[in-house]
Amino acid sequence: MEEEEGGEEYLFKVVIIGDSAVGKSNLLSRYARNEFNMNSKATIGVEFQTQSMEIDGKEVKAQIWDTAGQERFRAVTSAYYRGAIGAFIVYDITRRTTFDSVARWLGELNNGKLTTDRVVFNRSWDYKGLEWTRHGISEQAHSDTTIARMLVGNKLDLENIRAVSVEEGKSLAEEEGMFFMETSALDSTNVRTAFEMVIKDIYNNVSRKVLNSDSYKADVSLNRVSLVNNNDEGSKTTQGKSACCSR
Ligand SMILES: Nc1nc2c(ncn2[C@@H]2O[C@H](COP(=O)(O)OP(=O)(O)OP(=O)(O)O)[C@@H](O)[C@H]2O)c(=O)[nH]1
Repeated sequence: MEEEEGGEEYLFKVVIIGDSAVGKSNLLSRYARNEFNMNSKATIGVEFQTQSMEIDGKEVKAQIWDTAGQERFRAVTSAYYRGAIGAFIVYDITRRTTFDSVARWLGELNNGKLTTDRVVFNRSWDYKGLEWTRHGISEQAHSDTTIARMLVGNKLDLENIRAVSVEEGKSLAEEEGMFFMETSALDSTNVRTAFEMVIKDIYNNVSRKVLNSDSYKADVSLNRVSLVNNNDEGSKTTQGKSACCSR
């Protein structure tokens, strides 16, 4: 693939999932706008923010999708996993039920349910107006097993009423081959670190592979490299690492 002068750009779609009220929207608003809302309303459907960072002199954009945790909105939001190359699975360290749900959220990422949703999505929706379709991502199917994943225990500022230990979070992440981090959207602890770790990991994997593989689609006409995960090989690199925990 040829790189046009000064124009290489990467666009990754990343999703944030987890039970309702674990702090997904606030993690994103803290990262993207340094904002926190104590009275934030439940997300309906999906929202996304695009964040840019420079890695190796390249502009790397992460389009981060915040999906609703509430069951009643899930039929809509599951379609939005399509094209994702990274995922944050968030629980609330003060509510054990949200930790127990992690397995279910992982199941959604792993069991191919999304493939079915994508077909429905393609038939019933027209997203031509959205930016990511212009980058060609909508045309790409992907294998969900290749997604770079981080398990996030949020609300670390409420440690005094913690219901899930650090060790439990770490060990689940290790079992599943995910990164692990505890965060606080309220006081900002580890929020930037968590997002940047996943984005850098995706970039490292993709930039190593993109020159040698058909797995990633280059849209050279737009002077961009738009990347989606499209085979199973990535799982070896993104899911095989040991869990990472920092406080
Ligand atoms: N103490 C504390 N509260 C938080 C933190 N993050 C979010 N909250 C609060 O938790 C509640 C839910 O936060 P949201 O960000 O809306 O949660 P969500 O996961 O996006 O919820 P859904 O949209 O329903 O899926 C709000 O009252 C937030 O202010 C945190 O790190 N610490």
